[in-house]
Amino acid sequence: MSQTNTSHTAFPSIAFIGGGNMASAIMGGLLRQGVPASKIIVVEPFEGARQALQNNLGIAALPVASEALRRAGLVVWAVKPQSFKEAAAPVADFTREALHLSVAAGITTDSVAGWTGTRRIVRAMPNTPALVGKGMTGLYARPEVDAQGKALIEAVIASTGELSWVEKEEQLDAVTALSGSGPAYVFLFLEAMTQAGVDMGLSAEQSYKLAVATFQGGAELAARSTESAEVLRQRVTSKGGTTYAAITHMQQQKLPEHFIEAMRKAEARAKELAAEFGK
Ligand SMILES: NC(=O)C1=CN([C@@H]2O[C@H](COP(=O)(O)OP(=O)(O)OC[C@H]3O[C@@H](n4cnc5c(N)ncnc54)[C@H](OP(=O)(O)O)[C@@H]3O)[C@@H](O)[C@H]2O)C=CC1
Ligand SMILES: O=C(O)[C@@H]1CCC=N1
Repeated sequence: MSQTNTSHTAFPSIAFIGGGNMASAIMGGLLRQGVPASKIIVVEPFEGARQALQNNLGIAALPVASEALRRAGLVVWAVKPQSFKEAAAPVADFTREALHLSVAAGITTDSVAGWTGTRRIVRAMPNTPALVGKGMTGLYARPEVDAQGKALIEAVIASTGELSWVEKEEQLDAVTALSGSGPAYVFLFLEAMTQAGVDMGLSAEQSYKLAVATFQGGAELAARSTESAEVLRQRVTSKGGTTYAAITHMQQQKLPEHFIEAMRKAEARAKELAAEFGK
């Protein structure tokens, strides 16, 4: 991963198309980094979302595309894959000279190029921990994006956490299945672990606290350790002990295999989204 030299003073005006969850996470990161709210323009048709942007982030949003978009040097597409084509039609004429960054799952840069009339496109797959500066984003740049463009994208995304470039665009579907959707898997495990704690006599509050701290601690240990996850797991698993009982049951139930299968469903869905909504 290369480092960027782009400071926030060098940021162009940035237009967000769609002002929902993911756009807010990226805007929050930019503001934390010192980018002034006046450098950010948002197009967001839903009044509730526009109010939330104003109240929570101090960013004013337009209900529809307008000439104001012409001043954007970077356009961030943060609409659902299902709405992308429709959202692009009124925006494209104002933004042909800009660099484009799409976070939409599945939608290929060929589709985005067709809708926006430019090939200067980076496709990204962020995740919601971006809201607290702990995001992980996979990135793919078309060959038409130069080093300066990539540095700008890195500076924007670095404000939300870590990033990793992929060489082939289709690898972003794997990133989507892994780190894009991944926070939901973590939350599902948190729900199940909390429920189990409650069933065994702990309060819901205490059980949740233990579960969250266990994920944080486990992830931090893995991040700092030179050992593999398998070795770290074996260190917890005393022969004939409690962890052994739990892990053996999970393996007998083929939990790892089911988990891998589930992630392949997410990857397949990314490809379906491209086929259904990329035309
Ligand atoms: N949430 C996640 O964890 C992640 C999401 N993504 C991707 O980010 C994108 C956005 O997802 P997310 O932020 O969760 O979704 P949200 O629904 O929170 O945000 C999308 C926003 O776009 C608005 N919108 C709809 N149509 C238009 C339009 N024509 N012009 C401008 N804005 C429009 C929506 O308004 P309204 O509600 O009125 O329709 C909504 O506020 C998706 O493509 C998703 O694949 C990527 C990584 C992770
Ligand atoms: O579920 C989705 O389609 C989006 C993309 C990754 C996370 N949320």
